[in-house]
Amino acid sequence: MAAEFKFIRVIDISALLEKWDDPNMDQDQGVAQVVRQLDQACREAGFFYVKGHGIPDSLVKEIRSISHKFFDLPYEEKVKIKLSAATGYRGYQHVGENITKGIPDMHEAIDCYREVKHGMYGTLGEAMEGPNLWPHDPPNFKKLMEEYIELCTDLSRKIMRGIALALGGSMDAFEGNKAGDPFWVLRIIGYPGASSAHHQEMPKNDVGCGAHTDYGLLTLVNQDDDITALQVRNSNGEWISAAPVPGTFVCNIGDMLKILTNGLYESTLHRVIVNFPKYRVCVAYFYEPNFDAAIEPLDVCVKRTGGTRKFEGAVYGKHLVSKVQTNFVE
Ligand SMILES: N=C(N)NCCCC[C@H](N)C(=O)O
Ligand SMILES: O=C(O)CCC(=O)C(=O)O
Ligand SMILES: [Fe+2]
Repeated sequence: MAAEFKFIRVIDISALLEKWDDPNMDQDQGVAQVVRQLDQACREAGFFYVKGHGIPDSLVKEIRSISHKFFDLPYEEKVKIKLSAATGYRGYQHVGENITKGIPDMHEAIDCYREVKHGMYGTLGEAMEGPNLWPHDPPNFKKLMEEYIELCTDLSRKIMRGIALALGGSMDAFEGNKAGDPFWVLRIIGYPGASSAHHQEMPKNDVGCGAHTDYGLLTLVNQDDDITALQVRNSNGEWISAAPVPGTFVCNIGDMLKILTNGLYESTLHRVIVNFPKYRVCVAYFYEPNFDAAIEPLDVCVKRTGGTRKFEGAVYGKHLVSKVQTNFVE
């Protein structure tokens, strides 16, 4: 259970990024400090902000502004790239189509995943097969998002190295058959403002996204910088706001990292509340294990948590497919 934290720490990871590929990085003072801060934040909250992440601010902002432009288009235009089981759960979903714990979420979104070629993961992968569906309007959307995905993948791999060191094991604990070929997800999400009139036909509530945990390893949240809507639950059951901090990403831990760490780190419950009149955009990048990765507690973490394995193993792709198949109404 996440501790009784009252705020979410900001961690400057520039020292880690400078040395991430140095085999002696663990002996560097700057790296050691980042690693300590990551460990503390992962234990107490499962959430932290990263600054000094190296992704140009201009791109981070452009990603949000082009997303606003897409969501501003009429429904007929957006639904041209409609998500369904037949598209491998890739594409556009309208407000209220995504369901969390039985309640429709008041958001619309485009979901994209690392591509799965036919037969690549056998029957397990079939549900996710297909190319991503990109809108033609705004022009440049696909190119910009793909550039962003590449930078987020690089950045996440480096942060995961820091987390590997924090756990006291080998620095490449999350590479190779664990997450050497990460099955990333990008969700481009739009939350209509609380009083918005253009979805009158929808069931109305203030749940932008219901309480959930993320599925994989690490999430990078790029949110509009003028609205506070994301909330994180502490062990006391209080909801702590993850207010936007310009120049940072909100980072959080997913279910697979909880298993790998034998519960030393937890995937913390969070939700999005819509109580502001303005439209909000969030682009969430999820760094996940290999689709076919067998995930189980790392030996070093079992030792550190009393010697008993607390979780059954999981296959990441199975976990993901079970989630996406229950996320949408028919
Ligand atoms: N790929 C990730 N992590 N997506 C998070 C979406 C959370 C809401 C979803 N309806 C659910 O209930 O999980
Ligand atoms: O909108 C946000 O700030 C977070 C969205 C989220 O938690 C998710 O998509 O998993
Ligand atoms: Fe989430």
